[in-house]
Amino acid sequence: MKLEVKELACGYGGRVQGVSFALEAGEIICLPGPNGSGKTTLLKTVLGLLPPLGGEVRLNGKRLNYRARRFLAQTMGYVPQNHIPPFPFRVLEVVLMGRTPHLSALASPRDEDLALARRLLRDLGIAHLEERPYTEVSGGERQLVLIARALAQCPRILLLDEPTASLDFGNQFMVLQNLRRLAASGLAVLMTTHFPDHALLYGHRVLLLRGGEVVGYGPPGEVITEESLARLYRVKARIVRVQLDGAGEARICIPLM
Ligand SMILES: Nc1ncnc2c1ncn2[C@@H]1O[C@H](COP(=O)(O)OP(=O)(O)OP(=O)(O)O)[C@@H](O)[C@H]1O
Repeated sequence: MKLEVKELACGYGGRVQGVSFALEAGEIICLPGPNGSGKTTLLKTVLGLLPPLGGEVRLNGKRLNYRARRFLAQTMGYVPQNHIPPFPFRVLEVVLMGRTPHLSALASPRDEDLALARRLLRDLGIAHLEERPYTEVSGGERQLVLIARALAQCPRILLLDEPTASLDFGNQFMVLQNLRRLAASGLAVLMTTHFPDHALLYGHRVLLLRGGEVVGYGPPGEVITEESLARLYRVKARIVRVQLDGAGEARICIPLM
């Protein structure tokens, strides 16, 4: 499985230009960038929710056919940044909606669909919310429900828009560890993030966007540097290496006052 984005132009008034990258099974690509740099626009265009203005998106070498909605829904999952719940569906029902592309028209979810939805709720630590109306859970809990719904699709590619933005410290780590585990079993992940540390710790590659243009693409340690953080966010930061007990070393980013 390989998703290739070539010279993509998109957005409102063509703000996003010349974006190229390739995402393969098993990889996590992190997409940091300042507010308004075009991250959500890029994800929505790759998903076919916004029309591309130029360039192309290829899956396994073939141009992606955005009219094949069922195939797309079986292949690509999406966790949006904001979701305004229209109806007070139960949390379990929202997760089961992720099974729709795998069911025939008008069919009800089967026992195995229910078992999968419940397992995902357990994996994400929100099994106790199963019966709660989706409109009456917290922002972070809703984010976890949306992740469960996207995973219920059993996609081969998962696009997430700031998946850890509303999560507490423990749940951020839990979600990122889950994504790492899923990637290790073959899922391809593209996620936007406002946390350079998350890109340093979890990304196989990083795509940096600024003002709709790619200003860096490659291994996290090469792309996320003190210089690029200063250029991108106008923040002086130090990147330090931390020795992990028996698990090599990690780099983290500390803003300087
Ligand atoms: N519906 C819209 N209509 C017109 N312009 C829009 C719309 N949505 C976003 N934009 C503009 O497109 C540009 C990119 O927005 P986008 O949401 O992709 O940024 P982002 O990098 O995801 O930002 P953030 O980090 O704040 O979520 C911004 O200048 C934004 O104002």
